[in-house]
Amino acid sequence: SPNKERTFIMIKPDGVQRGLVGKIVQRFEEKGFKLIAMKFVQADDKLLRTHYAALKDKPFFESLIKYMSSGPVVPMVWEGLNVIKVGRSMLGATNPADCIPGTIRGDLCVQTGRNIIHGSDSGDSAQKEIGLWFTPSELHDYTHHSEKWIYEKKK
Ligand SMILES: Nc1ncnc2c1ncn2[C@@H]1O[C@H](COP(=O)(O)OP(=O)(O)OP(=O)(O)O)[C@@H](O)[C@H]1O
Repeated sequence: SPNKERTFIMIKPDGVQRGLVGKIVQRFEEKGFKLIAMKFVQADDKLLRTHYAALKDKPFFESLIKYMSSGPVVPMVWEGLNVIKVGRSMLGATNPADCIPGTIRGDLCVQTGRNIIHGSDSGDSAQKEIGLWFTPSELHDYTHHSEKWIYEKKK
């Protein structure tokens, strides 16, 4: 079902250090998305370099790895209708200066190099990132009692 689309969202070390975990999780819960997996981990170097492999030739790559290693992160999987696209719009643009107020980055941070959160940008990257950060047994399926109020009943 289209409601079962999944995306990978991760609160970066500055989001954790600034005490924004609860607020960010709350935004996804309130929107109506379903939490499938979440953990609190210090990511190792190899995992981060794999996660950001597409950026390995960028001038900021090493500082990005250092930033992402500076403390624990909160990787999550969220499920719901159009969650990849909607998740990205909830995050706002990569550069917080380009984000409209009301987005997570637009409301809570100011700089690209400290932009507090990551979200998959496509179905392909969502699938790759979920597989990189979680084992299948860490992805939980359960009854989310609000769903019948979030989605119209199919005739
Ligand atoms: N010019 C830059 N200077 C410093 N850090 C940057 C710069 N551009 C990107 N980054 C960092 O690298 C991350 C990944 O960059 P990318 O271009 O893939 O943006 P994004 O897809 O919006 O971000 P994310 O993948 O974290 O959601 C950014 O979120 C940011 O933390």
